[in-house]
Amino acid sequence: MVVLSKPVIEHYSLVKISKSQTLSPSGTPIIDLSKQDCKYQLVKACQEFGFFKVINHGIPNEFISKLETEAIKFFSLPLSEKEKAGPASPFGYGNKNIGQNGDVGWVEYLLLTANPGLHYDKFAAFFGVSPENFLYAVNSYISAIKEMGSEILELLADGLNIQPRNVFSKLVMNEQSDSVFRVNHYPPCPQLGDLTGKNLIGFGEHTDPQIISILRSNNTSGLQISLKDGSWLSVPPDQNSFFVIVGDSLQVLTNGRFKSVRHRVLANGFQSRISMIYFGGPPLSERIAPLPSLMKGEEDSLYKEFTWFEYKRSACKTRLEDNRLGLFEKIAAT
Ligand SMILES: C=C1C[C@]23C[C@@]1(O)CC[C@H]2[C@@]12CC[C@H](O)[C@@](C)(C(=O)O1)[C@H]2[C@@H]3C(=O)O
Ligand SMILES: O=C(O)CCC(=O)C(=O)O
Ligand SMILES: [Fe+2]
Repeated sequence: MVVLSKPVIEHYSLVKISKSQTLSPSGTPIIDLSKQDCKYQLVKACQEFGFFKVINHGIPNEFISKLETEAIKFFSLPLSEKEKAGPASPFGYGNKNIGQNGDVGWVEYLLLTANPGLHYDKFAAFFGVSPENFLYAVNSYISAIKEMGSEILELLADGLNIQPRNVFSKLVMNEQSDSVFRVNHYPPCPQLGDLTGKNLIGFGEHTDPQIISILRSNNTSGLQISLKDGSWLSVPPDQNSFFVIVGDSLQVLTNGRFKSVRHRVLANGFQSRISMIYFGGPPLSERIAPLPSLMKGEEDSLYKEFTWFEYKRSACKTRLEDNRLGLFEKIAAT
């Protein structure tokens, strides 16, 4: 771990933590995927929070721990070695800088295409001589998570009572799907101990642009979601479960019934946080518009027409906290 001298953290956003509360176990949307009727709870969670936790998911622990071990090995390398896999433009190793528009956070990460087979040469070049272990762990993990994501999307279609049940899942299962995978490492920031009541932004507030994001972290806290009243809710970490985040594209596909949730990560004073997130996106050419089967009576689309390529191109020009979807709303957001 690199120990930083005092002035360094002044470059990062500090936030007051007083306005946040902890997601109580009873209030948490926890979905048991092994239960027959979970489809209705899934729909409710996507409508009310745009966020839920999944238990009894059936993902073998070996996929998870293997990847976590490989990730820890990678982030433990000297900075000069890790930087050989950078910069993240967009794929590769990134440190503190997020995206291309000046966002910074107390985080280092690997951002990868979720279709490594398609870009093996470029991907392999990040890791010098032996990317195999890491690649194998990433590929096995992504395949398993993609299946789970697809199952969740099919249950959502069932819960909404729309056909065919793969209407959402086919978008992320398509060979051309533009899905992304990210491993984040938030090193502990010991200086936080000196700043009573303040916290450092690890990953600034934002919504995820894709359809669905599936997040798994170690047992270090930090993730917060924004509630309708603008307050922040701390999500207790749970290394045995997955957290699912509704993305902007799913909000549009459901004509605003499901909400893409704003979320952020606060850095921790003492413990490292490692998170792995699969962002399931559609093919670039896919038209993103409310599903006709969901539109009732005279219901109009809340959004202008766009393809995923157009949305992504526009999103890449935005800052993390921007309301990216606002640019595509028919009635401008206030
Ligand atoms: C500031 C940015 C980083 C981001 C691209 C963007 O211009 C706006 C969206 C950001 C985000 C958030 C969710 C994912 O972590 C991500 C990979 C994505 O698809 O959209 C990041 C982008 C990134 O880190 O490049
Ligand atoms: O690292 C996390 O826990 C969440 C990060 C995140 O929201 C993202 O990478 O889009
Ligand atoms: Fe996110």
